[in-house]
Amino acid sequence: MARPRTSPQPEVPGLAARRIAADILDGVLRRRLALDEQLSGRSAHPGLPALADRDRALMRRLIATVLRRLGTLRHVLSGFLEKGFPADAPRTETVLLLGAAQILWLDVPDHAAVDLSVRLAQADRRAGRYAGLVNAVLRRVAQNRDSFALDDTVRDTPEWLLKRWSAHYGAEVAQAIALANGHEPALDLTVKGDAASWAERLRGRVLPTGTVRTIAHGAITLLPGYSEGAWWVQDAAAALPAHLFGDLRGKRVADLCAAPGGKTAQLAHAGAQVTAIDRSPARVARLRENLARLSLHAKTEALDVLEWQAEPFDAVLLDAPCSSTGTIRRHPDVPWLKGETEITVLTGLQQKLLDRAVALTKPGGTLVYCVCSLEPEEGEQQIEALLARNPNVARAPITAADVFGQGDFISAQGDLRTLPQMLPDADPRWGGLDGFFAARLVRAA
Ligand SMILES: C[S@@+](CC[C@H](N)C(=O)[O-])C[C@H]1O[C@@H](n2cnc3c(N)ncnc32)[C@H](O)[C@@H]1O
Repeated sequence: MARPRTSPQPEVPGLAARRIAADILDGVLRRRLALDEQLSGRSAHPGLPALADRDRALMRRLIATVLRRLGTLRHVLSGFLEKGFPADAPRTETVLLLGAAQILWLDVPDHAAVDLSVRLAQADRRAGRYAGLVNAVLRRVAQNRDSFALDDTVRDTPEWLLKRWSAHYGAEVAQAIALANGHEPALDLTVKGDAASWAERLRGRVLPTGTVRTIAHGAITLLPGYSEGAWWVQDAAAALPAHLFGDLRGKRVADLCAAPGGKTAQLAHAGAQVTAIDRSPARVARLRENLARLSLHAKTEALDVLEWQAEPFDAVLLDAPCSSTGTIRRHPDVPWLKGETEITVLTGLQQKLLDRAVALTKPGGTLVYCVCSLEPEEGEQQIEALLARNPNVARAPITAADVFGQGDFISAQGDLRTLPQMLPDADPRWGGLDGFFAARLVRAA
């Protein structure tokens, strides 16, 4: 006999977005998986394709809010948990973080935030028995919302990072970095043509460095100019290193560690003959797609720079893999994924890549080394060590004129050092830029 057909129960609206947000947060916080990898590419969460655009936007907002305000959320929730977060059901903490984030910062009615959180807990084998606790704690968060010090975002930076920044930059600057990291950054674009007219079309502004900044929301691919390849997404600070070479027309330039290609595009657009290398085939594929959209040309290879042999170049750009602690505004998972060990490992790799980059620079040629890190071991100290071990390399100090008159971006040694609180604006949505380090070096003729 044919079985009666039963259609699956329709899921409660909004639950899928929260469940996927919880899975991805568990990935970051408990398995140290990078957010980007869980949101796109081969390791992306399998539930993403079924999410409607609105739910996808909500999911992203939930994840970003929890990661940006993690210290504050844990502090608030701990006040209502006598025995701390249940150690035998880690999902309970994730559910509570998501629920409290909705109550405190998202435009979600309290009853919906509580109800959906309880359902999320119930759906988990181990957290299910804490559904009552989730209900009780989140209700108390809602009742007491006016008593929390939510403006104190310094708590949202892990102590190990705050300590590092205080040691290198001083306590006041470290706190300013932490505060700046709490703000959602604007969308920065490097434009091929007239920046002022693109700023007008995108309802943005032209920054002193030439970057067009907008606070437009929604899919980037739908913004004017995307499909015709008029611009590419690139933080204002990330756009500076490629400007440090001066006139590149007709020069042979190697872009080492090039993908996804923001700087390759700048170099090609400046008229250089670019060879772009990156060891990740998937990222090189993205670089090629990006260049094709922009109608820009570069020779591209998926290779390990450490094994690559080539005729030395007039100019070399090494945008080395790093801890990325300068990009926390855009990648709020970074502080929770990285630690001292990663910084030590990366420092060793950067040193090898730098030596290789010097060998790939012609005598008399220019090498620009950069990292999107705030850590001195990956920036300032890396260059001091190179200068000490290789007498054939000298620093060519960067001046304000090289960076559009922004003298405060230049360190006493003549390197580029941007911090997230620079380029401030009365409205924080328009201010800030990534923390970047860059040094310009010349190889002895
Ligand atoms: C900071 S990202 C580069 C960003 C890129 N320059 C841009 O502007 O879009 C660092 C890149 O280094 C690549 N990488 C890491 N180690 C490498 C190596 N040994 N050889 C080549 N590429 C490497 C990574 O795959 C990653 O794409």
